[in-house]
Amino acid sequence: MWRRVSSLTQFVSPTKSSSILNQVSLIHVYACTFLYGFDSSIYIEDLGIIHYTDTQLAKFFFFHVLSGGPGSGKGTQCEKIVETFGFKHLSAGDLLRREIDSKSEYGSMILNTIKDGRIVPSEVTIKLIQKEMESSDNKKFLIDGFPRCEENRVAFEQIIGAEPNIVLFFDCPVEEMVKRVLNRNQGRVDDNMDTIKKRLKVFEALNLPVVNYYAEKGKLHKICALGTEDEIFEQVWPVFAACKQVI
Ligand SMILES: Nc1ncnc2c1ncn2[C@@H]1O[C@H](COP(=O)(O)OP(=O)(O)O)[C@@H](O)[C@H]1O
Ligand SMILES: Nc1ccn([C@@H]2O[C@H](COP(=O)(O)OP(=O)(O)O)[C@@H](O)[C@H]2O)c(=O)n1
Ligand SMILES: [Mg+2]
Repeated sequence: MWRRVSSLTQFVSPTKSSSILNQVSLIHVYACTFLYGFDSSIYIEDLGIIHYTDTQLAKFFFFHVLSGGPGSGKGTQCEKIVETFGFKHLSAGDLLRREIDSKSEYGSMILNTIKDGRIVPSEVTIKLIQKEMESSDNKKFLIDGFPRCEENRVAFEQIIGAEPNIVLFFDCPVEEMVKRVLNRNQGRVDDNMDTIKKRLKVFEALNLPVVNYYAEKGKLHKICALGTEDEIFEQVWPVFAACKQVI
């Protein structure tokens, strides 16, 4: 069934999007929300160029979020998901590290925040994620390590205008996370005992409300993150396989 949308203004804020391309991109975000929230499909008459069925629309914009403590295996499982299901992987931490390397205006603030195990202001991280989403040909996104707190979550919804379709939470014992991070060997400034202690405190204080929020919405899939990488992927695979017909 088609849902008719008489005006674009209820979907696209002019301050957020000046070009038609940007508008189209934002519409996909909103349309996605409609697809899963209220209606089965959307017809946008103002532009006269978008006319999607459910499946086409879902192909255009669909995203999952992976959350879990430091070292719980998010990045590792993302690689497997990308290989098997063809998502575009967006790691918030990688985007922030790339921003440090590019010596941008926020670089030193981001570096100090990461070294100290704190969370970078949401607008900065969301801007990086948004840029990647808008410039990607692949509209199936895996967002890894975001949102890390309620403020991240609320700001993302306000700026992007949509919620993830599915959220995976990697549940891992603290000792295992510490062991993995200290053995990670990727030369990261935050992979040391001092920072990991701070990161775990931040995680314990801020993660639960986010997880509870998605659980109440029926979007949360808890994954036991103990075991081999393949054993963990055996739990992850069915979540993605179940929605394969729309992605
Ligand atoms: N199931 C697992 N068992 C043991 N080590 C793992 C497992 N999954 C990932 N690792 C290793 O643990 C470290 C942290 O994994 P990573 O995927 O970077 O976690 P995160 O992105 O959640 O911080 C990496 O060195 C990775 O190779
Ligand atoms: N949403 C996010 C994600 C990461 N970060 C920062 O980036 C650091 C590394 O994040 P990450 O996702 O790469 O870390 P792992 O969980 O992969 O170990 C975090 O400890 C935060 O300092 C953030 O501020 N906000
Ligand atoms: Mg990671």
